[in-house]
Amino acid sequence: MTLKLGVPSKGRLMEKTFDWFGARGIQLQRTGSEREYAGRVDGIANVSLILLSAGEIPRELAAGRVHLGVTGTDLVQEKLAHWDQVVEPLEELDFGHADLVIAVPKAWIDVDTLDDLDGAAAAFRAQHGFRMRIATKYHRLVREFLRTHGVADYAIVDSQGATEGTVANETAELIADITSSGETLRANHLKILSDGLILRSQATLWQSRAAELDPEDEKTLDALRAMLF
Ligand SMILES: Nc1ncnc2c1ncn2[C@@H]1O[C@H](COP(=O)(O)OP(=O)(O)OP(=O)(O)O)[C@@H](O)[C@H]1O
Ligand SMILES: O=P(O)(O)OC[C@H]1O[C@H](OP(=O)(O)OP(=O)(O)O)[C@H](O)[C@@H]1O
Repeated sequence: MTLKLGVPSKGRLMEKTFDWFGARGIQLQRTGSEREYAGRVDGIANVSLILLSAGEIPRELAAGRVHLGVTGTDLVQEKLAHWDQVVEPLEELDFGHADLVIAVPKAWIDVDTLDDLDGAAAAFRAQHGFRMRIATKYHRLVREFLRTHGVADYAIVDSQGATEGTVANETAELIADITSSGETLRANHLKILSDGLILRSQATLWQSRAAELDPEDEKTLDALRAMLF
């Protein structure tokens, strides 16, 4: 058997993951044509590279189809109920830093906290006859966070990208999304609630608790750990 390592197939996360492993003597690379999702691993035997969407890596880890995987804390906690029972964080990689936050229009000058939002939500429903809409792809994390903080009068609207644009487009009143430099929020005239930080995320190397390891895989994992940590 080979030890399967799931890595994001494109973009910043893929490049930084390749750099991180490369700095520790393990070369990961995409092979074949620019559009082919095939890869190879040099510097250690019996490890295979599985290129996947960052958002699918949590599910593959939980199902045991990859033994190790790199993806953000946000995606693991969003996609996996009881994530700590199915995956184990091995190492935070110190890149892919992003905060998952609740942001409202800057023009809402009386809304700066979750408490203010709760009040505004009740007033909004009374005035419009429907619940205030929050655009996000982080349904689970947003619901949990708002439940914990006593905000109930809202509806989630699914948004898988360009979430900050939904307010101007009038498909949502506020958003929950990740922010890094804050530029996208600023450009879309949104402000973060002062107590609206849901989660601090970064790219992390995870081990599946579900994937089976034969004795040879155990040896490969020991060799890998010795090189990485
Ligand atoms: N601007 C950013 N700065 C830092 N990290 C980010 C940024 N945007 C996204 N991330 C992180 O990168 C990871 C992947 O994000 P996202 O799901 O948006 O990627 P994607 O390229 O759209 O992936 P997919 O292939 O699943 O569509 C997440 O863990 C996220 O927190
Ligand atoms: O705070 P900033 O530095 O502006 O970064 C935050 C933005 O980066 C991500 O979007 P991405 O570019 O991955 O596109 P997406 O909207 O398709 O997810 C994220 O969804 C935010 O929109």
